[in-house]
Amino acid sequence: MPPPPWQRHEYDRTMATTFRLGTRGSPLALTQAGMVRDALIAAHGWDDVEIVVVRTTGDRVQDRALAEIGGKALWTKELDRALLAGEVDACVHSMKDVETIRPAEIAIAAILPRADARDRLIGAESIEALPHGAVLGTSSPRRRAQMLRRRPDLKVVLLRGNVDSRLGKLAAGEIDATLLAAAGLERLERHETGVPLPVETTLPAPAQGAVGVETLADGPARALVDVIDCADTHRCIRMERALLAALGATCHSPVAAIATWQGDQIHLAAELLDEDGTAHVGGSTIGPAEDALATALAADLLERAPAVIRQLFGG
Ligand SMILES: NCc1[nH]cc(CCC(=O)O)c1CC(=O)O
Repeated sequence: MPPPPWQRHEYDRTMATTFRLGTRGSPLALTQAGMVRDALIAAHGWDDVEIVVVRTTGDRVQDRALAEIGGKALWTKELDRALLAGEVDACVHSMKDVETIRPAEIAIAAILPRADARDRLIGAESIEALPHGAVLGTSSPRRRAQMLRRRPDLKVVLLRGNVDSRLGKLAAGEIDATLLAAAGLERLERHETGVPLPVETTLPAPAQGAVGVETLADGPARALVDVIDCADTHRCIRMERALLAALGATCHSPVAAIATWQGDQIHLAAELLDEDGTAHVGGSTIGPAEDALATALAADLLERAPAVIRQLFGG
């Protein structure tokens, strides 16, 4: 029998204890947890990593808009609890689902290299090709606003559930089109599903395409996980999250942003919209990869934003 966590003073992988990785149970979450497991095994030469499925409130409640029941904490709270209780050593997240403000005891220990950050449109060859009044299913305020901005005739309806069930509703004719992250589709081996929308016209969600691993800020797991960190991706995600923090954005705020490296500098582009995409403010900046770059862009955007947008942000 391995010693219980509170008796373990340090990790020794020659012991019988296996590193435990907490994750949600959706097919995408399990695939992402598998990526992290494989990276840890390769980096440390471990025999195995245990994957522990934790059911979150967000997984249980499928029928109401996220806005009605609370923010991104729905997806993280149960995983946080398991981490803080010592039931798991680390938790795997889609970084775009992780709230901007995290408990002080928890740290983002690693972020895997970013995949394709774009959205893919499923159901038509292009946004322009959607029939007049087509029904678009999405539960993302950003996607809703971006699409309505370009196609005010679309009827946007709430669409939740995992990737497969969303695609199932499309196949069943409940909706005409939807948008999904290219990263998720590719991880689920759906390479042929949908057409990618260029970042230049459809800016993705902050942190889209990035898988992160959280550990206790002070525990021994942090250094073990840090070994698989992609520093370049981590910096980009940090910039995008710094922007969200400076905007006072929540998961209900229609906001898009992406940071990319240009040489040794960061290019950060962002846009804010109102709920129906009638108001819009966008901008970009380039400079050193420091939070101040994001903070300055946030201030600039909020200053130029019309009141209808500014009221959606708390910053
Ligand atoms: N909010 C759900 C969610 N969180 C992360 C992804 C995709 C994977 C990623 O962005 O890394 C998705 C599904 C989607 O938006 O299509």
